[in-house]
Amino acid sequence: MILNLFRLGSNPALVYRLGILTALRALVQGILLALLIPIFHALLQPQPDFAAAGPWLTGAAVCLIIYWLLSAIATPAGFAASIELGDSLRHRVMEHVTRLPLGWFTPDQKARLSRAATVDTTAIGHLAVELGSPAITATIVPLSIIVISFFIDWRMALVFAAIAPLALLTLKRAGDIASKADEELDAASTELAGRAIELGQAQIVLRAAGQAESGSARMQSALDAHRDVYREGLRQSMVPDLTYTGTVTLGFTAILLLGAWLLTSGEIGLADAVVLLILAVRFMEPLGVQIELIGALRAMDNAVARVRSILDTKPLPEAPKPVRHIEDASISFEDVTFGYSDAPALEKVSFDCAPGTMTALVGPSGSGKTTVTRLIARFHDVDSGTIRIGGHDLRQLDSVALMEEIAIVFQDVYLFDTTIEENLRIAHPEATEEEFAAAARAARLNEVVSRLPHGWQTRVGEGGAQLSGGERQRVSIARAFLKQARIVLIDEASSALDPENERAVAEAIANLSSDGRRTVIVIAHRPVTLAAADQVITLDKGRVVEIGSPEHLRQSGGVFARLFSQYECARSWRIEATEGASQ
Ligand SMILES: Nc1ncnc2c1ncn2[C@@H]1O[C@H](COP(=O)(O)OP(=O)(O)OP(=O)(O)O)[C@@H](O)[C@H]1O
Repeated sequence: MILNLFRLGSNPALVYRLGILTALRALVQGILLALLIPIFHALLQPQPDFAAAGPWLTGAAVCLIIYWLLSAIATPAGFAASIELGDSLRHRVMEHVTRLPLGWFTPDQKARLSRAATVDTTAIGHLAVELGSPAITATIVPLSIIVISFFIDWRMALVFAAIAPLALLTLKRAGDIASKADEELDAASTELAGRAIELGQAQIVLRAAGQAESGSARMQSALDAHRDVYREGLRQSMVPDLTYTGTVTLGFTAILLLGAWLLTSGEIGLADAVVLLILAVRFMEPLGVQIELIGALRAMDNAVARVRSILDTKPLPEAPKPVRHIEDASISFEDVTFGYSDAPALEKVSFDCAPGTMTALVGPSGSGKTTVTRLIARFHDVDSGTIRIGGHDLRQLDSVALMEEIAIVFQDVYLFDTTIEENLRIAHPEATEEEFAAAARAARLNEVVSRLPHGWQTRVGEGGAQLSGGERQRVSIARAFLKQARIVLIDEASSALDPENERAVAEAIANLSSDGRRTVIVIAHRPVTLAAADQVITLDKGRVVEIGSPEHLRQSGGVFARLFSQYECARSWRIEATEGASQ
């Protein structure tokens, strides 16, 4: 466990320092116990010999002072180590994930990251100190007692020495069970957390469908599973816990019986018997603590493993001499094949996008449109084939230079819970007022802002909740304008927007490519966006099935023509519905 903590590599000097301080403190405790032998020998006689006890008592007093001093150093050092350990780990995790490919950030990984950065790192910092110190003491003190007891009676030392490995064996078994139970409880807790979030998010849908109870039923079954896992963990831990306590109690009884026999048979005197009694109590006390510590230590070990699994994830490989300057924003796919798992999401996909043009991606759900855009932003590396930007293999480009060239306008636009202005400026903090205003105009965001009571200073709420979907997209498009990236990847909102937002978003997307400075790839769902594209690529089951101008493909009567008329149909229904509602 301690080794795992070391392998985590987070400030090992701190852990060392605290470990050494704690070990020294435990050794001083051992010496104090050893001093009891001469002290009791001198004092526990019909005529106590204070002169003989004097130096030993002085030695014990010095030990007590050293013990106190070590505690005075170790306690604040422990607090500092706990905070520093958690904090440095948290920073390492956060720094590390900024180098991971964007494809790593799936909902599961985000949940893991959130847990690692909050609960796990704090628990590691806290537990390493809170549990590490007693664990070291609980190991060193019994070991010193075995050594000390040799000086009183070797048979007693043997009994002490026999108890320790037996206790450790049962302790290990208890630890293994605790570890497994903790893992299972962790999985059940994650499931429960997921169900709780789902229950909150799906309330409107469930109630509208009169299915509120079915949502509660899913939650209830997660609660039941959690309770069962917890109960099972406790049940399984009962046997090794009881075996451990039984071993320790039997050991204590054996020591008492042997001590009584040694005393009555005259093998040891009263002083040695009293010392042995004290040693026996001190021997059993930390062993009793171990069983309580082991579960928590194993839980910490699991937290360490979770944090390590994030830190061990490798960033995508960087070229030894990465290309930092990209001449033009052309994009080309050459025989690209890629799969998230065994089944390919894209197969032998080839196309070219000239700089300054707009390419619309269309195709049925699951055909691979989003995957194309993710691969351009190097969320993942291709399995085979090559993607080129400005003629350079994507893998040869410097990752920072690549991200500077790319703006992403996906459907799930994330806005920070701050003002609209700050949400926009994040794309280019040094932008001038003119650039800022031009970006807002081009994205038709200025119209949104002029209607808001606090204008640019309006707070958008958590995740942008105060804005409508279309308004959020306009903020996101304005970011793309402001960033002055030469490649813009857009996943047009597939959900229905009100006519005003729909027009504004379509116009903002058209504006992106109209000045010929940006290469735009848009996953298009609206006829107006499709009509504005220079070329359309139709995908089906991960393969390119059509490439051409929108006009040409409409006339050719293929997949695109079918999808186009579906989109038009859906749009006219929406307009009719809106007009009907407003009459
Ligand atoms: N993160 C992922 N992990 C595993 N498989 C994935 C992942 N993302 C997409 N896929 C799979 O890859 C294939 C292509 O998905 P992709 O999202 O690119 O399609 P799409 O055309 O954008 O679909 P939609 O229009 O529904 O968004 C699908 O079979 C999908 O299930």
